[in-house]
This record gives sequence, C-alpha cells and structure tokens, in this order.
Amino acid sequence: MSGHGTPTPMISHRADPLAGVAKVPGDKSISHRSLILGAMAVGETRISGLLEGEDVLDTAKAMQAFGAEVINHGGGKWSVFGVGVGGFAEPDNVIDCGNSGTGVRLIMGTMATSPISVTFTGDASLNKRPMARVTDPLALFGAQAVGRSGGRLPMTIVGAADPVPVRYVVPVPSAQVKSAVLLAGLNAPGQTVVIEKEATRDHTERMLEGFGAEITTEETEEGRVITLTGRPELKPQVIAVPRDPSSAAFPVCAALITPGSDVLVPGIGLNPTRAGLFTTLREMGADLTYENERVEGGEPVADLRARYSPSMQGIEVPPERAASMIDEYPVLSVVASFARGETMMAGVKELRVKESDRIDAMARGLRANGVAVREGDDWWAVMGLGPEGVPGGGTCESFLDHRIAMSFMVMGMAAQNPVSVDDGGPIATSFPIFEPLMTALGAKFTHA
Ligand SMILES: O=C(O)C1=C[C@@H](OP(=O)(O)O)[C@@H](O)[C@H](O)C1
Ligand SMILES: C=C(OP(=O)(O)O)C(=O)O
Repeated sequence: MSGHGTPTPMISHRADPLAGVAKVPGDKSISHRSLILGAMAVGETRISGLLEGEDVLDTAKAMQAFGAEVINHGGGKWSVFGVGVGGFAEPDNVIDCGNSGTGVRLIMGTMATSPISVTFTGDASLNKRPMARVTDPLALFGAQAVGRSGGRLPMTIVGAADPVPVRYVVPVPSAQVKSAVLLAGLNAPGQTVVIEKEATRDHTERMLEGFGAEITTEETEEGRVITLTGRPELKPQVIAVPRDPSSAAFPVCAALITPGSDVLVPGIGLNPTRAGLFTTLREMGADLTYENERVEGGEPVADLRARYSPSMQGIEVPPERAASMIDEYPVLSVVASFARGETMMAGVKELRVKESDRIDAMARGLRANGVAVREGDDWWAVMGLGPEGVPGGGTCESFLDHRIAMSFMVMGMAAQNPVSVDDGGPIATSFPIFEPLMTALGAKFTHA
C-alpha cells in the first residue's frame, strides 16, 4: 500500500552518459491477471517473473483473502492454488487495493458473480478514482454496489447470487472495464459479450484462452466483439511474465535524452496493444532499435536498444494510438521537452482519471522546469526546447503517482539543473527497483 508513509523527496541530477543493460521487472498487467486467473483455476499455477511491486502484492493478498493459496518461493517465482470459477469465499475483512486501479477493478469483476459481499478500499489516490465505470456493467449481471458519492471507494459490492450473462459496449477505452466484465462473465451461465470500439490491451483475452476458457474476438463494424462462454473449468498454467514495456519506457527515454547514452533493455513485451510509445519515439527520430525479435509465451518480445538522440522532432501523436501507450504519456512529455518543436497529444481524456490527473500533474511540473505546455480537456501539447535547452531546477508534486515521480526523475538526468519530486515513495507500486536500476546505468539521485 502506498501513500500511507512519510513522503520520500528525491532529486535527480544531470547524469553522465547512461550505459549498460536494464533488466526491468515483470509486466504489471500480466502479473495481476496471473494471480487472479490462477486463483480461479483448479490446481497449481506457477508464475515466474512476477512483478513484486506494491500494486501486485496487494492483489496477491486479496486472492488469499478469497481463499486461494498464494506462495512466494522467492526470486519472482510464485505459486497460486486456485479455488475454481465460482469458488471464491467471502473475505473476513476489507480488501485494500492500495494504489491500484487495475487490482480493485479486476477483483470487483471477479467476485461480482459470486454470492458474497466484499468491501474495497485503497489509498488517498485510489479512493478518488471513478468506479461506476465498473459497477455499472456489474449491475447488469445482478451485482449491487454501494460506495461513497460519485461512485468512489470505500465501496461494498454484493455479488449476484443468480448471475445472468451480459452484452456490454464499453463506453470508455479501458482494459480494466473490459476485463472486469469478462472476469464477471466467467461465473455467469451462457455467453457474455463485450464490445470495445478502440482496441485496448488484450492480456485478459489471451490469458483466458491460455487457461482453457472458450473466448473469441471478432473485428466488426461495431468494434472488437469478445465472446466468452461462462462457467469453464480453468486449467492451471505455467506463466513466464515478460518484462514490462511501461517500465522499460523509463530507461529507454532517459537514454534518448541523456548525452552519450547507449542502453539495452532486454526481453520487453511488444504486444501491439502496448507498444505505442516506441512507435511514437521512432517517429520523433529516436535512435531506438528492436534487436533479437522473438515470440515468448505467445507474446512478441524484443531487446530494445536506445541511444542518445539529439535530433528528435515534436510530432502529433495519432489519437487512435492513445490506448496502446496510455501510461507512457507522462514520460513522453519529458522526451518531448528535449525535442525540437511542439508535440501534440490528443484523445487522452483518460489521463485525467489515473493515479493523478496526469495532464495537470505533468503540466505543472514541466512549467516549474521551464517548459511551456498548452492543455485542453482531452489534449495537451508540449513545446520542445531542444536537446540542451531544458532549464530544470523545479520541484514537482508527484500526487501519489509513480509515473509522475519517475518521469521527473528522468527529466533531471538531462536538464541543466536538478529536478526534484516531493515524494518518490509511489515508485514502489510498479517499479520497486527503479532507483538501483537507473543508478547502475549512471543516474544520480539524492534524497533531500
Ligand atoms: O488493464 C490493465 O492492466 C491496465 C489498463 C489501463 O487502465 P485503463 O483500463 O483505466 O485504461 C492502464 O492505465 C493500467 O495501468 C493497467
Ligand atoms: C494507471 C496505472 O495503474 P492503475 O490504473 O492500475 O492504478 C499505471 O500504472 O499507470
């Protein structure tokens, strides 16, 4: 759980050339899903490379509270002994998902079609985030939700005793909403259909298939139509979690803006629903190459090589790419500050309901470091100052948001003056080894 402790201020100083191999931790989205689907299978699911960040550890605790046995063997190796679809027990206590939107929304979906009542809470950031986007479709299955005003946590979900399957068109581009509906559909008899107009990360679909569920995806005029047959017996799996492209973004972007850098980030999942940042950086003129491209565990994987790129240009990021890089806009805006010309990012309203309002949080911090930003409700634009042109010297609020804290730490590596954040604590939610990993490459952080 983040956000409960004393703030940890961090300062990032101009770095020497970054060099070396950056082995980033396992994918956060796949890690949550491995634990949840493992808990719904019958028998032992073995997971290696699990992300041991606070968000995922909170999901592991939750799965235990529902009756699954979760064992940490050390070194990223875990086992989950599942209770089967429909086998969730009612937890004795409140489920605290800490800082994690993915954790709480997926778990709400998973329990919503079982006859149990569960109260969910989170930290100060999560308790501000909208939950109606998930509880609205869960109500169609027969579940009831009572929370704070505005559909906020803490919130109790009374699961449906007699669930019915659902056909649901997801109104916002959100893999969390899509996944919550699919996970609820697992314990509803018959076919649950989810339709998304814009493709979002498809790990839930891929993994459900891997666990033996009957699931199909069709591209139609209406969008992607995903059909799941309820009440399967999920078969336990052996899962090797690929390294997280959203974490890889930080050493990659740091190398692109820090003079003289050459960094290799091996084994990164390049599922097309996740790789939008890397496409965008290449369009900007980044020296970013994919080496040793291969397929691992059904996902495309490559080693990313990022070298200092002093001639990057600002671009218009296509709005239809937003879902495939939604968590990467904060660090992209840092790279954009070191490019020449403006980078326009549109179709990104979802950034306003993440761990923080990420447009607002980044705009404030960028301006505090001498970078001009224009913004509207669902777009923002960053005026690049060129490779050596960012003054830095600002102190930024991280608003309990790991990606904001890490983005400004990256900015400090190449700005003229050190960049500070008021609290680096939230970094542990998704990238607990961020500081030692970046320091080993050549970053210079101090703690005020
Ligand atoms: O399904 C997932 O694992 C995630 C989906 C995205 O959220 P939304 O579904 O709210 O877009 C993303 O921001 C989050 O970090 C992880
Ligand atoms: C948005 C994020 O996570 P979540 O929604 O799971 O809190 C993120 O990791 O950037």
